Amino acid sequence: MTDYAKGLEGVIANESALSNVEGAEGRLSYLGYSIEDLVENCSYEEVVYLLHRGALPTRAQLAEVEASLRAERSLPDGLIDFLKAAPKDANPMDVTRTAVSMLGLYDKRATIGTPDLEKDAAIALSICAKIPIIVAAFHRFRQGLELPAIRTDLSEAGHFLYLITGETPTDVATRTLDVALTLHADHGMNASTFSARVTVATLSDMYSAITSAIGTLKGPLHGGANEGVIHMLQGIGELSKVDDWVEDKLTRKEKIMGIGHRVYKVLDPRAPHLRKLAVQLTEELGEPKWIQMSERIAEIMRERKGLNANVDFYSATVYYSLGIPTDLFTPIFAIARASGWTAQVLEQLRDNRLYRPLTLYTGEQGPLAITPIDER
Ligand SMILES: CC(=O)SCCNC(=O)CCNC(=O)[C@H](O)C(C)(C)COP(=O)(O)OP(=O)(O)OC[C@H]1O[C@@H](n2cnc3c(N)ncnc32)[C@H](O)[C@@H]1OP(=O)(O)O
Ligand SMILES: O=C([O-])CC(=O)C(=O)O
Repeated sequence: MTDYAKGLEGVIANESALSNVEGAEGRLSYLGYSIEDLVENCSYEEVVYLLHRGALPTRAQLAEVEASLRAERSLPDGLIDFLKAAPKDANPMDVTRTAVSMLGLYDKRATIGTPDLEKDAAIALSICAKIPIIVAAFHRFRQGLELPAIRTDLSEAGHFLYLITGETPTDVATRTLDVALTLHADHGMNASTFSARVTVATLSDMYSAITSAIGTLKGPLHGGANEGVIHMLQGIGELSKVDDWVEDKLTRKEKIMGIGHRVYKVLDPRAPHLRKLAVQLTEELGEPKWIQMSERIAEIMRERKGLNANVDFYSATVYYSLGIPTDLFTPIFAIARASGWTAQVLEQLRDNRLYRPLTLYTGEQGPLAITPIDER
């Protein structure tokens, strides 16, 4: 049998100057800036600018990008109607995917086959600003509540927390979510980014690309794992049950959510930042058991399988500690990754080529004779 890369493992499909995922070393940087330095020194809005424009903003440029994002905090009436009418028990990722697709219906700039980078950059920023509004609006409407009045004095992180709760968030909560958004912003040729690039490479449009990406992020092997982690911790219930639970999973050859990574062969460099936040927040909440259970699971998986925690492992506990409902965890990933997806789509359009890999055909060689339908 001809060799091939199942799941495209190890295959380089394009060039990118955006994020550098160094799997052997466990390092991640955006445009050459380490995520450590970025979370320490920059806001998520600065990271959005960095990914979209290729350099850190000056104060004036930051003010401009913040104003542009805040000016886009509205949704077309038809989309609001959809969000009100959507089934209350719908998965928020399904709603978000459908809503982003609908956004394209209302944007006359989104045309087929005519990339225009300035226009696409404006659409990119608008999508980043509108996804949080979509997620928050659906969350409010499904509870029979109205969306609180849009504010322009809050950051992206702060405004999202305000919209879902109706209350101005604390500085700690805002800063925590801001760090999480930065850590999730971009990550090389992950599955959802690849989807986005494949879609736009046909010269489809930005909304179609981001719709593809959201559908791809949803799966539990990718962004959906953060929700899987909290369900897992709640299902196990207490520290004393962790060892038996993990043993049982391994015996049945089932995956442990939040563990393992295609590229990182050591600890995912985003995990320690989220772990630190999770430790602080669970202590403040008086619920240290979640982090204690997580630590034990991570320890067993390292020892038994040589596998490490990924970004989804601790983000789940961070969001839980902020009081965010579990089914909004993956939409928050989408909110953050929208910056990377859109930047990668713009990069794809700057040097486009259709993606069209081959498949190793394993079917009948034929040609088979067609048996008349009544004789089959
Ligand atoms: C943001 C993100 O997308 S980060 C990833 C989020 N996803 C998860 O956390 C889900 C759990 N993890 C996984 O399913 C995988 O580790 C993935 C999907 C992330 C990477 O998958 P791949 O690179 O395709 O590795 P693959 O699934 O082939 O696993 C390789 C081996 O490690 C094992 N393995 C990998 N991850 C896990 C896990 N989480 N739990 C148990 N075993 C695991 C597999 O069973 C397999 O073992 P085997 O060789 O004995 O059969
Ligand atoms: O890179 C990957 O395969 C998955 C991942 O960690 C991410 O998208 O953040």
